[in-house]
Amino acid sequence: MDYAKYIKSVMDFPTKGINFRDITSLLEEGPVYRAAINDLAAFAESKNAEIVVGPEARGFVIGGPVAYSLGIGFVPVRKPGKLPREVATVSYKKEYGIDTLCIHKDSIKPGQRVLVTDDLLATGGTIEATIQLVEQLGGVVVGVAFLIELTGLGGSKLLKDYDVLSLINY
Ligand SMILES: O=P(O)(O)OC[C@H]1O[C@H](OP(=O)(O)OP(=O)(O)O)[C@H](O)[C@@H]1O
Ligand SMILES: Nc1ncnc2[nH]cnc12
Repeated sequence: MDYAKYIKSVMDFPTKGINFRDITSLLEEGPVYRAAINDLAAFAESKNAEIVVGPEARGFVIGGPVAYSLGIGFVPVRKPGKLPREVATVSYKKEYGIDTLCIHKDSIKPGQRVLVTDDLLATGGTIEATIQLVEQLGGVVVGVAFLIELTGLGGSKLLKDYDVLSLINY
């Protein structure tokens, strides 16, 4: 399926110079959303993933349905102050300043096979931090899956040691 034709591109959002790739127009098309989830789920299944991990917020829109379709669990990675139990944290560099992400410490079992997923790979900071959290807990990242990969921003270099699937490349 030609998923790219369902993505709307919005220049200068959220700041000047950014070409924002808006996934909401794809999500609005039920059969297209379902086909994309099915493709990502088939990849996860081919890696024998036992659990799915996705970062707030758009990673939930992808990771939740992938986990549901395979009948496996979903683990949210969230900003500080959102998860109620004991968390592991990692700080990572964004374009401006530092951000932090958290995961429940008991959410992944050592050796568990994990699919990490998000809507979009840009510089890779978010997904790298998410992978670090999974690995801190002893999880084994068996695949990393995106709807969209923005090539040329360096994200894929950070993922060279992992099996990566991206349904759309810009
Ligand atoms: O590869 P990177 O440079 O880290 O960028 C990619 C991240 O940026 C977006 O999330 P954003 O931080 O805008 O948050 P949101 O999902 O809550 O909209 C997107 O959903 C990815 O998670
Ligand atoms: N260009 C972009 N479009 C949509 N989401 C993004 N997150 C980081 N860069 C993005």
